[in-house]
Amino acid sequence: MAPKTVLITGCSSGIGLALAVKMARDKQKRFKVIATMRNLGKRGCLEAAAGVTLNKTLEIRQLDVCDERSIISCINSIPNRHVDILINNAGVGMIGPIECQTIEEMKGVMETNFFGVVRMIKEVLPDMKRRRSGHIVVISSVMGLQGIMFNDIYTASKFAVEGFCESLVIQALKFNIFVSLIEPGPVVTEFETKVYEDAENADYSTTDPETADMFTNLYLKNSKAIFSSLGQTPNDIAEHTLRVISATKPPFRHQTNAVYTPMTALKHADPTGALMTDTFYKMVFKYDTLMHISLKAIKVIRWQARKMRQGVKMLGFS
Ligand SMILES: NC(=O)C1=CN([C@@H]2O[C@H](COP(=O)(O)OP(=O)(O)OC[C@H]3O[C@@H](n4cnc5c(N)ncnc54)[C@H](OP(=O)(O)O)[C@@H]3O)[C@@H](O)[C@H]2O)C=CC1
Ligand SMILES: CC1=C(/C=C/C(C)=C/C=C/C(C)=C/C=O)C(C)(C)CCC1
Repeated sequence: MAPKTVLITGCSSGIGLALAVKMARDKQKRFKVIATMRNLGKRGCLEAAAGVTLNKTLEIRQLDVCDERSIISCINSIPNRHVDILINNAGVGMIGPIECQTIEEMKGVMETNFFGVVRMIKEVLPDMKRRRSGHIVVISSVMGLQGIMFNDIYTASKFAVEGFCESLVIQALKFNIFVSLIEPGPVVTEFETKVYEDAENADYSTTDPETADMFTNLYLKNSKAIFSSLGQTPNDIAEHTLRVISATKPPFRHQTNAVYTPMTALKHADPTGALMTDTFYKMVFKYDTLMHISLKAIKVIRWQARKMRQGVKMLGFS
């Protein structure tokens, strides 16, 4: 069978980079990967990770999801504009009190995370419909299902993506086009570094001292602990995504971190929202210390499990 053409956005780092390389290295050579990034000056890491697959099963092209012309020119450069699988991965984070964020900055997040996805899908959908085949994958987030404090705009952008795809999926199915949302919890990538860097440079004088203190001493502290104990790797997300792509009947939604599933189920268990708000309120303001102890315990258990797996590998049992 001819390899499927896969176009991935945002491949200069993190999940996009890991996914592009994993697919390009597929043992059965099922994919031809068009790994795109907005700034080709950042191609070094991807080139190094791609190794021998570079310019064989993996090609690097310029594409900015906020620039329609760059999208059109990239798609037009593909023979017959034939994209079998589109993976919308490019995205940016934003954390902090909304009083400290400008409307322009908020629009920037929506431009990339929501309209970026819309622009990409608008460009490939007519060709996929004509061919009556295709798969559109979106790297959404658990925050596409559940809001997390101080992530108001980022959460809104991922909710927008989820609503858009939930509406599109039925029409697309009639054309034999699958739509899949991948919903990771925290993943250790530059995403985390960038949001913390922005948080460090932000001006908190535009909010009240209580909110500023809540953000820095409650949210940031907990968020860092959560990333270091529950955070997945870009490779974990690439593996999950590959499983979704390889399925005969790909799921519409796929969460990558089972720890977050109960958290996203709270609102469905109680449509008034009381169960969800009470649980989060208590987790943040009442059981903060307990949560910290549990996170530390999880970190130790995961570290021990990793060591054991390494030991088993070294002894040649796997
Ligand atoms: N890390 C996490 O905890 C989680 C991340 N996600 C989602 O995963 C996706 C990938 O993020 P992740 O790998 O973690 O983060 P990274 O910051 O490592 O990667 C983000 C990628 O998106 C690119 N990008 C940003 N803006 C644009 C644009 N306008 N056009 C094209 N590319 C752009 C970045 O390029 P450049 O280098 O030029 O900035 C970079 O390649 C995002 O959609 C994010 O929302 C979901 C759940 C959790
Ligand atoms: C679960 C939880 C928290 C934080 C979760 C975080 C930080 C999740 C990050 C997810 C990411 C980064 C998704 C990206 O798309 C709080 C509010 C600290 C306390 C209450 C419970």
